[in-house]
Amino acid sequence: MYQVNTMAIKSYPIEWNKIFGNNNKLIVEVGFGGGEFLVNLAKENNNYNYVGIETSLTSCHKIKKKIFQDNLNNVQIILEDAKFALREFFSDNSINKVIVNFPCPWPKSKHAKNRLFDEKFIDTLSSVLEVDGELILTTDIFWYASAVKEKFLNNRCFEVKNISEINQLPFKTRYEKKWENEGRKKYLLIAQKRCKKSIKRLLEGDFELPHEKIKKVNFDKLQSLAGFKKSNKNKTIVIKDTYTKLDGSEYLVKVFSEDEGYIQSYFINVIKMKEGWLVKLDDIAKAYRTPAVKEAVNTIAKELEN
Ligand SMILES: C[S@@+](CC[C@H](N)C(=O)[O-])C[C@H]1O[C@@H](n2cnc3c(N)ncnc32)[C@H](O)[C@@H]1O
Repeated sequence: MYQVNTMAIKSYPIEWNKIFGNNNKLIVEVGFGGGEFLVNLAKENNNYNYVGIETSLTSCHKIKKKIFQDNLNNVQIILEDAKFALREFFSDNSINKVIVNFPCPWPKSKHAKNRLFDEKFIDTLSSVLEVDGELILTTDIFWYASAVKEKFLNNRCFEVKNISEINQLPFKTRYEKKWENEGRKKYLLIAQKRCKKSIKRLLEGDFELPHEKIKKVNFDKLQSLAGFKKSNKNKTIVIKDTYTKLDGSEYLVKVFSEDEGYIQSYFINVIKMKEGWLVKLDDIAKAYRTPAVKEAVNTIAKELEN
């Protein structure tokens, strides 16, 4: 995570009141792009806390500058896929509003899997929003708003208001200006949460570094680990390569793993100890300790000991 004061994070979901140092209500913007909407909203309402989630590092750098220049202490930024971040970093019933302005509609059916609003994301919203909390979507594409509305109705946890045409947002976004220049209409969809729901999260809330102790290492297996693949319903593990320290006391295994569509890449260490070997997630690995990461450590340990 680029972002929040990580030293203050002791477990997941994050205790945002501790990060902000108050109990103000939480508003999240997903895909803030240029950051103008989030920054202006935060400037005008300092009795709310704001979290922006973006996958673009450039956008995160840009907004960080604005936050610094305006000396805002009620905004935090997360560089992450919102489908993962919203579910893993926010508790049940903790967010007052989630705002999504002009998301990419991914119109081609072969790209539909990239769309933000899928059943799982809406399920996440049904958990993390407060009861009566709102999802607010603006878009220039009517069919997209209709498709999202349908998904909220199918979820049964939301009261969905009619899609309405709007003139402009309180603070213009980059994409709003772009579509305005092309003369496009703008639509607003509001879904209000009406139930209480809890969802299963990948991160277990502990920070323990996944590790296994083994008595011996099968070096032939170690040399041929690259290309190893293991897959089951929710998890996939792929070993890309192995690297050796010259004196043979330590090995690095490069791993890609996937939990329910969330992909991470990291190293696992195999280190010679006084007695036996230690297999563990590399200290500097930024990987979240998801089930697939824990299974990768466990699998490598088992493979090498045989
Ligand atoms: C079309 S732009 C809109 C930007 C801004 N809201 C505006 O109105 O100008 C969509 C933004 O969403 C971000 N994005 C796309 N998928 C995302 C995801 N899964 N999680 C977080 N951000 C995402 C993109 O990086 C991009 O900045």
